[in-house]
Amino acid sequence: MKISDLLKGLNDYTLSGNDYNITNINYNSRNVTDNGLFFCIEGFSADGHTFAKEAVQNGAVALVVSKDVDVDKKVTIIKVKDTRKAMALISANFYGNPLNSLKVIGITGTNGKTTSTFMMKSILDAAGFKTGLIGTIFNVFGDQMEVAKRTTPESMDLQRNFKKMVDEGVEYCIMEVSSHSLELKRVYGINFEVGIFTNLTQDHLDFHKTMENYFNAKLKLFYTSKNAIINLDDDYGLKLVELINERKTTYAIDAMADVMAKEIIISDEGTKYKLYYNSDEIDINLHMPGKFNVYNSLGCAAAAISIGIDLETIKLGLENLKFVPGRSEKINSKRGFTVIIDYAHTPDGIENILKSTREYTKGKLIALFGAGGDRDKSKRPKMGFAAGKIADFCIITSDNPRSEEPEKIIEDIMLGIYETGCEYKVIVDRKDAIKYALEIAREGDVIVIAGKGHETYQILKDKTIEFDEKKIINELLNE
Ligand SMILES: CC(=O)N[C@H]1[C@@H](OP(=O)(O)OP(=O)(O)OC[C@H]2O[C@@H](n3ccc(=O)[nH]c3=O)[C@H](O)[C@@H]2O)O[C@H](CO)[C@@H](O)[C@@H]1O[C@H](C)C(=O)N[C@@H](C)C(=O)N[C@H](CCC(=O)O)C(=O)O
Ligand SMILES: Nc1ncnc2c1ncn2[C@@H]1O[C@H](COP(=O)(O)OP(=O)(O)OP(=O)(O)O)[C@@H](O)[C@H]1O
Ligand SMILES: N[C@H](CCC[C@H](N)C(=O)O)C(=O)O
Ligand SMILES: [Mg+2]
Repeated sequence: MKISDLLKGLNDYTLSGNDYNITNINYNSRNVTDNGLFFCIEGFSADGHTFAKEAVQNGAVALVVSKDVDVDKKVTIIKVKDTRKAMALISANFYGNPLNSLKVIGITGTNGKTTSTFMMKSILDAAGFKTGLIGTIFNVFGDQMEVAKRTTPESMDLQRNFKKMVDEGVEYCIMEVSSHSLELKRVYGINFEVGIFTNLTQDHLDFHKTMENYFNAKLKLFYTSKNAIINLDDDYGLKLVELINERKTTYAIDAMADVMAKEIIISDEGTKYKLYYNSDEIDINLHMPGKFNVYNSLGCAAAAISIGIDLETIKLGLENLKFVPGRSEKINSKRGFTVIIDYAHTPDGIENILKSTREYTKGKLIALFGAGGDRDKSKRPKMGFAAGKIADFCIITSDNPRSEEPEKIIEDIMLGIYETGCEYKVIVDRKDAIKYALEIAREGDVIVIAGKGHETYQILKDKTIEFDEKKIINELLNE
């Protein structure tokens, strides 16, 4: 594609050089090939401008920059203020503007995005649409799928994924929109058919610094959504509803909202409730336990209603979904206790999964978790406090320590545990910790193993090792 065609819709740029025909675009110099265009991104750990020469050596004939670079005069230079924004727009052009023929439903919030995308997909599938999915666990392109590297991909990768979906005949893409992606313009230029807000509680303050910044990042999704779906039982949902002028549909259990749930019954098998919308009502039987899953399903029901799907189909879609990998996943032991694998990795997530499990725990409730390294440090004692308040016994271990000392992360969590006076044991090695939990559990007990859910690896300082929690638990239970 000609450079002039790639730049359509882009404002505020200066151009010097030939109108080359571009065959590949990239933001990583190492992946550029002949006749390529390279985006120089000023990042957090590196500055893409320093790789301009390498990109040219690898075949780049055009560079998108925000500052001057010293390269061969034959290279076309497109200078912009913000190379991340430019990358989003140029990528859409390069992949043939796939969103002209694909509708996108974006889901944001601290917790519940992955779960909600699965629920939303199931409803749209039940309504007969061909669907695609982008999120933490995997990306689905109609009948194909791939394991995901990130919750919300870089804009260029995202546009390529949209193109794949269009090629597969997908009509609706349901995607998780992380706060990082909103802040780093990975979703810049996308007009969402529907935006769903699940909730906002503490996470990612390493990146956003304050809850206000975190909220403002999330808010961006709703300025570009045709329909905004808002949880009115969440404090930030109440703020959001005041700020948004687009079409809104609200949902809640406690507050008065457009879509509501009443008569909620939670068991270890799932959750039953009555969904109310206008003068209609319908019984819903979710296969996933927890009040938070009632919220996730209400958000999706409200979104489905906003695009004209009827309540019977919504019920069918929600009830078709049997489970989400690594979210409230249950393993029964022959010794009469239950193990729950869950992805809770925030104070609110931990509180929710433990509260909901408490409702059906006959014996002791044992919580096993750690916290990710190189992530929000201030959430760690709060996670400890949340768990210590609810569980009968806590086992504190490692999550993905990344570049940090595992013992240091555990110390941070312990500050919260001490405050609660809950009984605990620290076992740094996660597999040993799981083994210990299975040894001490008795009939009627429930062990909640939180934080890593579907992940099949553990990121240590010097290496990433295979760590498939479900496999490990099953092996230990059969030993
Ligand atoms: C904070 C953040 O999101 N950072 C991401 C971002 O980094 P960055 O823009 O700062 O890039 P950088 O690594 O400094 O490099 C700058 C540029 O130089 C380029 N480069 C670098 C080396 C080289 O040899 N050649 C070269 O061209 C890089 O490709 C990049 O374009 O862009 C990089 C390239 O795409 C990502 O790898 C990196 O994700 C890091 C690893 C990350 O962990 N991100 C997490 C926090 C994240 O995004 N999480 C959210 C989920 C949150 C949730 O679910 O709640 C997500 O959406 O996944
Ligand atoms: N609506 C909710 N409110 C609070 N906690 C929830 C909610 N839904 C799920 N959770 C808890 O949070 C965990 C993560 O859920 P899920 O993976 O759906 O969230 P996510 O927003 O996609 O997370 P991530 O930001 O890591 O992608 C679950 O395992 C559960 O413990
Ligand atoms: N999307 C979240 C996932 C956290 C999962 C947990 N296992 C960890 O590694 O901290 C993050 O990147 O912060
Ligand atoms: Mg997710």
